Amino acid sequence: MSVNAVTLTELTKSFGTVRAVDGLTLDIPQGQTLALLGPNGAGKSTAIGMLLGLSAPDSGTAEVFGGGPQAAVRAGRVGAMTQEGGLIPRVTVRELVGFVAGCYPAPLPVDQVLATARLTGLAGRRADRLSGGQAQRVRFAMALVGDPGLLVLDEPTAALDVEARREFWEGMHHFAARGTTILFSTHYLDEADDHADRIVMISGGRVVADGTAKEIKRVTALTTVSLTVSGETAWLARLPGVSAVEIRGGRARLRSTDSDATVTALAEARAIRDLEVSPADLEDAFVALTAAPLPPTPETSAAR
Ligand SMILES: Nc1ncnc2c1ncn2[C@@H]1O[C@H](COP(=O)(O)OP(=O)(O)OP(=O)(O)O)[C@@H](O)[C@H]1O
Repeated sequence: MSVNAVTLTELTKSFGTVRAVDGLTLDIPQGQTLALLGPNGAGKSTAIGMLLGLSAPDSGTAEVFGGGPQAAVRAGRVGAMTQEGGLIPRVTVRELVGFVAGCYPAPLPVDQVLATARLTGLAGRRADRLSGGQAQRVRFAMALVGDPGLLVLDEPTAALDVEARREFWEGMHHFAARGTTILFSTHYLDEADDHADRIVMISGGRVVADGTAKEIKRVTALTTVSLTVSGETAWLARLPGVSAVEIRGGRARLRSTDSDATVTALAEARAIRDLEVSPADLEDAFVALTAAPLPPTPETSAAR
């Protein structure tokens, strides 16, 4: 069996009193595309910094291809796109990518990389005069030109509009077809769902769920029951099976772990209007896995 691309074991790091990463254990086999999904401050960038050897853990270990991260980076086996870093001024896109290629022992042909990153038409443009989405594709090209075995992308589409995100992922898919291991972090649930083989959700520096999008939805076994409502709505949170309620524009969306019981109770209350029952999307699963429990209702707190 081949060695894992990444092995994180009980990785922990604090900043003052903030425990940014808290006992994170994760294996990524070679060839997998994994999305690290989590809200702001979940610890994604801190974990990525340790796996790239940019910062040291307080305890635990990070291994890349069975050795230290810095050795793997020095050997040109890791390509990374972090959240920081401008592009060098006064050089063209082709010169910049070519310069980075020269730093690696066995780089990919620059023209091939420009095509993969959808940059062929921009090759002669100054790298410091590009739009946000174009500049992000240049960073992507710089990360992959060394032909890394592991590509690490920290929120690659943050601040990009829908079209720029689409173009970015097009390039990513083209590259992923080579069988490279890819780890990307994102806040966007749809990106994780669309582009990863496996999703690891983290919150508070810990893994809260790990699986395919389908598995995660099955584990949380949630259904969304929505209906038109008017008047007082607090009672909806007390219906059987309901774990969360959202009211928007006269519609209530109830997340339910037992939609049969929820719908039966709604029928008994003669409250069914424009009822829709649908499987939960990944966003619902994520909220259920990471959110604090609902505050107790008067009935449940009286029963305690
Ligand atoms: N250099 C630092 N000094 C102090 N606190 C830090 C530092 N870096 C991160 N933190 C804190 O550690 C926690 C985790 O931050 P981190 O940037 O790893 O999260 P993240 O999941 O990448 O968030 P985002 O999605 O917002 O980028 C946060 O509470 C953050 O404020």
